[in-house]
Amino acid sequence: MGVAELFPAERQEAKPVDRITIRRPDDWHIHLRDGAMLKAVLPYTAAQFARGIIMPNLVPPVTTVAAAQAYRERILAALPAGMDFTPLMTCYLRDDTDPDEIERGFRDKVWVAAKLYPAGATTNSHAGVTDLNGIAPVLERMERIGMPLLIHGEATDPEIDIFDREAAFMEGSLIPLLGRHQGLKVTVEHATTAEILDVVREHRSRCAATITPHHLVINRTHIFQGGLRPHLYCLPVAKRERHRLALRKAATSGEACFYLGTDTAPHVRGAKEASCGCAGVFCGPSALQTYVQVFDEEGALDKFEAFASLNGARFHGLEPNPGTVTLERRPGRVAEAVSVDDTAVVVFRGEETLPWSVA
Ligand SMILES: NC(=O)N[C@@H](CC(=O)O)C(=O)O
Ligand SMILES: [Zn+2]
Ligand SMILES: [Zn+2]
Repeated sequence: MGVAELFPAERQEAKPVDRITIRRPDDWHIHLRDGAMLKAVLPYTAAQFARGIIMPNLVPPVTTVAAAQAYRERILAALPAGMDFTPLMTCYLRDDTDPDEIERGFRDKVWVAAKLYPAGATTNSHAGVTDLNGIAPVLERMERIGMPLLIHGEATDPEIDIFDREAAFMEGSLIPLLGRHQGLKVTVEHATTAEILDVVREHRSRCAATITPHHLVINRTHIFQGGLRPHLYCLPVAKRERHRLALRKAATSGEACFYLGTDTAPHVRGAKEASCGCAGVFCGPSALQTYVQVFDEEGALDKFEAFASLNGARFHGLEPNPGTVTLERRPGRVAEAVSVDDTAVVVFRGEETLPWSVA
């Protein structure tokens, strides 16, 4: 007699869960831009998330306490009446960042973290850091005051194959940095490789990774499916299928070191559909629908709240949000594109009918 006959109840098909209610989630990686773009995209993020880390890669970047305060005010002014969203600001690190300015903004609760863009690694990163050793005094200060470092983890040497840049950064910069600054809290943003997930796990007492919705559903082949798909191009670029599977496993594992960060990164249509198109996927409007679909497909809906609403808050020393959001298995569409001035930003999965909707 097999196990199945001994335990007949286990053979019954579990009734699929069609609704899930979780604490209101947060998005720990957002590009809101500024001006008309900010006004156009903010409502989509505020509709899904209670709080969010606002990335500082404006032109010029947000490098001072005063600039972060002013940007936060512009975000709050752009928030439609009746919506509630708390922007958590960040400081863009440069070679000449002053440790005292970093500490002042953190103590005054203007910013909650600093963002490391290796110079040239991604959109608006040219003013970023050219030499990690050069900012050791800043990192030592952050370590001392408990301020997290958020990292775009890609090597910048143009000779390095674009699909290897996260791995090269991991070996050449991230692992040494974690060794040099053993108390520094570090988030690896938009993780895209299996190997970096293991490095995060090894340092999980003070290291975490955000995982985007798009990296959970596309691999590098999708970018070329039937022709070049510029709206699927972002940095770090999507990798091979085995990496996508590792990301799905990590996100849905319930491990506290993995949490939600969409990297929603709007660029107007003309900047994406171009001979030299910008990197960034505008996934804000379909983010929760995509994440919950992945958790459902992986049989891990019970782990969704930890990923979306608890792990990130814990890493940043914040309470989870009051209030809840409900998602349901109901086919639905999100906007295909969002208008900005006389053009638009194309929405990730905006042309699809999604199996899950926000109730
Ligand atoms: N992810 C992207 O491809 N682009 C982001 C920058 C970033 O997060 O690296 C952007 O600001 O457009
Ligand atoms: Zn990035
Ligand atoms: Zn980003």
